[in-house]
Amino acid sequence: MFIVGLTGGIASGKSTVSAVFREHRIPVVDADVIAREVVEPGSSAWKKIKEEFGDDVLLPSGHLNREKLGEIIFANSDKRKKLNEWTHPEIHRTIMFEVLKHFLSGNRYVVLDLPLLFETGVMLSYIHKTICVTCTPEQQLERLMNRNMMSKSLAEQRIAAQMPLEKKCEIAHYVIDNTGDIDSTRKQAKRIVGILNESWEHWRIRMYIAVFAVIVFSPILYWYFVSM
Ligand SMILES: CC(C)(COP(=O)(O)OP(=O)(O)OC[C@H]1O[C@@H](n2cnc3c(N)ncnc32)[C@H](O)[C@@H]1O)[C@@H](O)C(=O)NCCC(=O)NCCS
Ligand SMILES: Nc1ncnc2c1ncn2[C@@H]1O[C@H](COP(=O)(O)OP(=O)(O)OP(=O)(O)O)[C@@H](O)[C@H]1O
Repeated sequence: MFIVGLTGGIASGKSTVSAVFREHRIPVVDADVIAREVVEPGSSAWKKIKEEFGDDVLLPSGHLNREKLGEIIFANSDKRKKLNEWTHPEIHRTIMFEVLKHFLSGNRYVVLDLPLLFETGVMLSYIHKTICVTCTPEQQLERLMNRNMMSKSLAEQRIAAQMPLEKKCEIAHYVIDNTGDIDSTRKQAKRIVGILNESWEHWRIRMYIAVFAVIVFSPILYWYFVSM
């Protein structure tokens, strides 16, 4: 599989970019969606959360009160670490399973929308290219506050819980500048889709050559060593 990691900071514009990949029929696996699935009532992560934080972080339906849990874990790095330990292994397993499903249904190219790609580093060894979506710290704060209807202090806490956006963009192969309007971001995303399509074609040809070489040379090597 040719795997692309899409990352950035909270509310930096990843969903705006992933929409462009989807429009090009490139499947996107969204870690935030999976993160919601692994804390469904009854799951092992849900049981640990209930045990540690009590019924205060549950809604009457038994589902997580995400706002409440968010307030707790973004204000306390030890508690956040615990939550990460309970949820991340299952999130990463599910992502790998989703990638496998795409592979089995004939897709050889997939995008992983992973906010914490560089923080955890877990998926990096499977990823061929990385993209970071960036904006200014002021825009990030304002967009997060507006989108989540969140106070300034809570939004600042969430941003501080992640690796600085600037640092992520230094590490990534490609950077999408989301400081302008959405149209400008979409144009950059389309250009990167084109570049990645070329990368993917080259990678695919190299894979075919490697498979061909193994098929052709294995019997020759086998014959050579057996007849020695
Ligand atoms: C604390 C929770 C319940 C808050 O839920 P809420 O609906 O308010 O936020 P949501 O899940 O939509 O996340 C929004 C963004 O917050 C950031 N974020 C979420 N969890 C974390 C974390 N543990 N550390 C740093 N940033 C995080 C990401 O940028 C994410 O895109 C939830 O974020 C959670 O369960 N987090 C732990 C799992 C996780 O790390 N998810 C991130 C993707 S792998
Ligand atoms: N260029 C832009 N100009 C104005 N608003 C924008 C721009 N890009 C994104 N936004 C808005 O900022 C908010 C965050 O964008 P988006 O949801 O794409 O970020 P994200 O990185 O996917 O966030 P998260 O990972 O936290 O879910 C949204 O409300 C979106 O409409």
